[in-house]
Order: sequence, then structure tokens, then C-alpha cells
Amino acid sequence: MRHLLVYIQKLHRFAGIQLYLNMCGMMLNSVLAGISVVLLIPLLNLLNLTGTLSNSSVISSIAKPLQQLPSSAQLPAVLALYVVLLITQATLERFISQRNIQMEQRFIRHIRTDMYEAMLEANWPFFLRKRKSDLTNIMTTELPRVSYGIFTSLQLVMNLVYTVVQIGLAIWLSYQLTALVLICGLLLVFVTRKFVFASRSLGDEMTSLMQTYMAGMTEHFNGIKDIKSNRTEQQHALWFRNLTKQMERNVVHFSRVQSISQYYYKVAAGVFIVLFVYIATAFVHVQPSMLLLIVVIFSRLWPKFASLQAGWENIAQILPACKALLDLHTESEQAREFNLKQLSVDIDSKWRMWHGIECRDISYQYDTRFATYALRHIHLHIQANSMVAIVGKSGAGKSTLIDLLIGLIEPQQGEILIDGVPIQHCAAQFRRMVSYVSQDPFLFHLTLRENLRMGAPDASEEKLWEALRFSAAHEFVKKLPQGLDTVIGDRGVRLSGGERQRIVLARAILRNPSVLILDEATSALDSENEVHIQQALERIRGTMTIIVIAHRLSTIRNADQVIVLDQGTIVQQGSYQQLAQASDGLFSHLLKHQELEVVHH
Ligand SMILES: Nc1ncnc2c1ncn2[C@@H]1O[C@H](COP(=O)(O)OP(=O)(O)OP(=O)(O)O)[C@@H](O)[C@H]1O
Repeated sequence: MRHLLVYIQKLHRFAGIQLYLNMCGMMLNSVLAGISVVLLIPLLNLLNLTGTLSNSSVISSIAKPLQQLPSSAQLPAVLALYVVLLITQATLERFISQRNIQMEQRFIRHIRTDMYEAMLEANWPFFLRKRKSDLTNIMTTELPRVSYGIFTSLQLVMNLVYTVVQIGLAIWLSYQLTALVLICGLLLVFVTRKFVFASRSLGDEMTSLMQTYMAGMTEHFNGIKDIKSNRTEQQHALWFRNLTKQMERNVVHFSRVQSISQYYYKVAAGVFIVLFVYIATAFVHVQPSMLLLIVVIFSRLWPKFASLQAGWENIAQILPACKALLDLHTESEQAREFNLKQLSVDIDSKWRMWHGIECRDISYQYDTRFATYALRHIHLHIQANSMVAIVGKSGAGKSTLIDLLIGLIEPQQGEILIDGVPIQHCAAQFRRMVSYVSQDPFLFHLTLRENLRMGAPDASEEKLWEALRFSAAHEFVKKLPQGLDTVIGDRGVRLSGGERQRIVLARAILRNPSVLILDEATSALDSENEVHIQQALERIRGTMTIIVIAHRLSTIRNADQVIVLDQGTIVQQGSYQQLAQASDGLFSHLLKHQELEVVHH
């Protein structure tokens, strides 16, 4: 419940006076509904149905103003008032429901944006800990459940107010019978409380089923090529059938819980009405006309009791979604690395790195609970505008070192300085000046032009082609039927791996970075295109710092400095020639191995 209250407080802060106006409107509506019931009294009186009761103080105090009118005008006046009341109530209800929807949608947008921006502001370790599908699930499934819960609870409050008003009215008419109804109501709440607990645990189950569903869908469609080429469709279909069966059971179970509790209320309503009539006539001796009024009031009140119960159950069912959303929000806030709104103000777009990057005795562990280090005691200096290559076997720590150098992760020990400034003080600024091309180049489902302009929105057409020429991509782009206007498929799948790499490389160079990082960025290229890119890198050499991770050692022949990593430590460092000549070193071992591979091919 605590988690839901946090969101209701947020709504309170967000909507302010609007929330109270809407609630006042809803209350006014309940009062109008109550008045329309009270109007039945003069109506019954005029129709001579109140009999001896016309002398009662309650009836006469309501009927008195009417007696001022001529007797022939009394019935039309009451009927007209009744119609006016009904129209006012319906108009008010329509107006309030419109205002509520507007407020609801604005608030949903607010919590959606708030959550999305909080995640964008979170640091990289936050994303390392999270499954992407869980984040998608929260944004697509849990968030609407939360907003539904918030407004269901507001509705619940209003129903409570309405119920209280109607109870007050009933007490005024007959406190004995009202007390009896309330006791019956409380008894029913006690009996049906187990349905609220059941709804809560079904809500828990639904949250975890939806997480599994979303994770499964993301994985299966990402790995669809593997699934199809290895003919594992059947296992996946079986998994899917089982999971969806559980989801179906969960929803059916929840609706069964709700229908049982509603059934209890309906049966109880019938039994109680019979009991009231019997007790009222046999023991309390209430006049039939008063009894009729009370039956009218309770026949309106009882469905409200039933809807209060349904409201509780709905809220109990969405509480796990509130907890999941709030936990994620708190976690992303704790992992915040910058303020999105402040970012563009703080960044100096002309900033360049002049001296270089220095690593002083850095060590890094992905999981501090274990004694395994991804990197250990790294001392390193990368001169500004030089070309540095990082080599090593798979798992040696090359990508981890890059993540540290650009401040995506922080070392547990040691420090990294950019032009003498600790990276944690200038990471946002520094990363703006870095172009990073990863092992798995990512393209958005947009046109080639939009993809290229992602990092440089103002780049001219000429600059785009220049960048494409740099990455040896201009010829294949020219051949595309719509050239730069070609929409590239989901993650750019309509392009080959090598073509994708060249487009991402063009995008990286368009930003005119101060530091260009190529993490296996040319691994999918044929040797002809790789030579083109090497020549292009030679041309820009000296104008920016270039850091290259490469398995193909032929590509780093011209590097100023080669760093050899093994099991998280630097085992060799120097120029290509120096390292190649050190025959007992790891580098010449790697070199020999690759020469052998070339001969075999
Ligand atoms: N997110 C992670 N969580 C836990 N351990 C990780 C994570 N990423 C990498 N590691 C571990 O850290 C070590 C270094 O990994 P890293 O990816 O930096 O190596 P690499 O040299 O770039 O390898 P490759 O050439 O295969 O990409 C490896 O032992 C790897 O298992």
C-alpha cells in the first residue's frame, strides 16, 4: 500500500488544485444523487403514499417549502425539480469524467517521462545489472497498471464519500435499520477480506509472468535466426504455450475471485432486504412508506458496497506493479550520473582533449563479492592525438578498459584523468567528444540520413557523403534505390554486417570527435574495405586521438603505441615493431598465431 501512496502523493503534487476541484465535483455529484433520493419524500407525500407519516418531523420538514405553492402546482414542481436534478447530475458527471481523463492522461505522461528520463540519467552499471526486457516490461505493462491503480483508488475514495453521505441520510431516516445494514456490511467485509489477499498474490504472480513473457519474447525474436537454423521452434512453442496457459489461469482466477465476492454481495443483498423488511415490520414497526424509502436508499447503497469491494481487489492486484515501478525509479535515481535538463547547459561543444588520458593504478571488478578482477593495476598514458591499439586474447579486458576510459564504469581502485582532471568531474563533457564504435554496431529503424545525423544534426549533405567516403560506404549507399533516404530495417538488418559497420563508422566520424574509439569496428569488413579504412585513418591521424581494439593485428601496424592485455593486466606496451621483435612476449605469440592462420587459409 505504501508504494501506491507514494504515487498518490505524486499525483497530489502534480495536479494540485485540479485534483481537489475534481474531487469536489465528484462529491457534489454524490450529494445531488442523495438529494434526488430525498426528493422522493415529497413525491410520496404528494401521491399520498406516506399516509400517517405526513405528520412525521422528517417528512414535514422536507415537504414544508412545497406547501407554499398552490396544490395543483406541487406535483409538477417536484417532478420538474427531479428532472433538473437528474440533468444537472448527468452534466456534472460528464464534465468531471472528462476532466478526470485529462488529468489522468497528463499524469500518466508525467510518470512515463519521469521514469524514462530517470533511466536515461542512470549510469552504465545500472544497465549491466538489469535485463532489458524487464525495463521494457515496466514501461509497457506495469506502468499502465499503476496509473489504473491510482485512479481506481481515487474512485474508491469517492465511492466511500458517496457511501458515507448515503449512510448519513439513512441514519436520519432510521438509525436502527441503518445500524443493522452497517453490521451486515461489516460482516460481509470481514468474510470477503480473503479475496483481497488472493488478489494481491495473483497480482504478484501476474507481474512475474509478464516479466518472463517479455524476456522470452525479446530473446526469441533477437535469436530467431538461431532458433530457425537449429530447428528449435518446437521447444520455444512449448515454452510459450505453457507460459500463456499460466497467464490465462491467472486472469481467470482473478476474475473468479472477483465474481465470487460480487456473488456474495448480491446474494447477501437479497437476504438482507428480506431480513430488513421482516425485522422492520415485525419488531421495529416502521411504517411501510419509510420502509420503502429505506429499501430505495439501500438498493442504491448496496451496489456501492460491492464496488468498494471490487475496488479493493483491483488495487490489491496492482500493488506489485506499483512496487516494481517505484523500485526501478529509486534504483535509477540512485544510479544517476547526470541531470538531463542541465546537460546541454553544462556542455562546451568546442571542448577538445589537449594532453591525454592517464590511468593511475586502476583495478576493476564486475562483482565485488568475488575476488575476480576484470582489470588489475593498470598504469597507462594515452597521448592526445596519438593512435593507440589495445590487443589481447578474448576476455583479456579490452572492452572493460574502454568502458573505464570513457567513464561508463568507475574503477574500484585508482583514478583516470582527462587532461589532468579526474574523469568523474568531466565524464559528460568528455563523452560528448568521444565517438565510440562498438563490436555490435547499432542502427535505428530510420533512414540512413537520420541515422547519420544522430550525432551531428546540422551536418550538411556534403559532410554526410564525405563521412561515407571516409568509411568506404559511399559506393554501396549510392547503389541503394533511395540512397540516403533508404529506411534501414530493425537494427539495420537489411544491411550486411560489414555495411552496417561502415555506416556506424561514418556516423562516428561525422561528429568530428576528439577521441575516436573503434572496438573491433572493422571485424566484419573484407580486406579491400579494411585497407580503405586504414588509409582513411591515416589521413585523420594526428587530428584526433584514435584508440583501436583489433583482433586482426595487421590493422594496427601504424599505431604509435600497442598495449597488450592478458587476464586483466598489461603484459606488454610499446610500438608495434618493438613488441614484434620481443620474441618471448605475448604479442609475438599472437602475431605468429595469426600468420599461421593466414597460411592455413
Ligand atoms: N557485464 C559483465 N559482468 C560480469 N563480468 C563481465 C562483464 N563483462 C565482462 N565481464 C568479464 O570481464 C572480463 C573481461 O571482459 P572484456 O569484455 O573486457 O574482455 P575483452 O578482452 O573485450 O573480450 P573480447 O575480445 O572477447 O570482447 C571477462 O572475464 C568477462 O567474462
